Amino acid sequence: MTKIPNIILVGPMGAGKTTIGRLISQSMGKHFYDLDKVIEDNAGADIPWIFEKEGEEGFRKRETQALESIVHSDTNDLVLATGGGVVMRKENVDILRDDALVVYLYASVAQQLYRTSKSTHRPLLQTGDPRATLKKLFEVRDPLYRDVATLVIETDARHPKSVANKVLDAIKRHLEMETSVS
Ligand SMILES: Nc1ncnc2c1ncn2[C@@H]1O[C@H](COP(=O)(O)OP(=O)(O)OP(=O)(O)O)[C@@H](O)[C@H]1O
Ligand SMILES: O=C(O)C1=C[C@@H](O)[C@@H](O)[C@H](O)C1
Ligand SMILES: [Mg+2]
Repeated sequence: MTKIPNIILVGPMGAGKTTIGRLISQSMGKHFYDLDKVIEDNAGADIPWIFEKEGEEGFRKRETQALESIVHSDTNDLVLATGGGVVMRKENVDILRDDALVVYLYASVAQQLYRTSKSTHRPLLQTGDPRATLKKLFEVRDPLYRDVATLVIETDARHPKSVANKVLDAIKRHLEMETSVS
């Protein structure tokens, strides 16, 4: 039987990486990690505090350290929900590509805005015009998500459970296809 690799979810803020990651880890019997949560636990402080005290650069350093430690400590047994900006550093992208199945959860800017509007936990969106910020980030990052991901799953107009099932089906089909050609 094919061993199911580590599953790593990428995508913009509000795509549902944390929500869907937790659901699919339960179905797959894998450990669930949320990169933002690991960064916060390691720092003993929340993301807004890290941005305020250390700037985005400080946060990105912590993000790379946390990513390295998670991926290298748990071989083939994890589902990892990343933060929206993980693709902004080449060294992170190299880690993501190393022996994991990367899934891009796509959400339109309108959905990203709707889903992130109830929280003040994302420092990059504490601007006068979060829609414009999300749009700008999306223009830069969408090609990077597509480049690193093997599977792309559309999440607009779908309930989280239905997105999770779609991700699980796509992973299953992908692994079956890989087995049949090897
Ligand atoms: N498919 C969906 N349909 C409707 N709401 C959703 C869906 N997926 C997630 N949500 C909701 O959107 C909000 C943001 O989801 P979540 O925190 O999982 O996003 P994220 O991709 O992890 O964002 P971030 O990059 O900021 O960590 C949550 O309130 C969640 O319940
Ligand atoms: O899109 C981003 O750059 C971010 C997304 C969040 O998940 C956090 O990682 C942080 O707020 C930065
Ligand atoms: Mg998240």
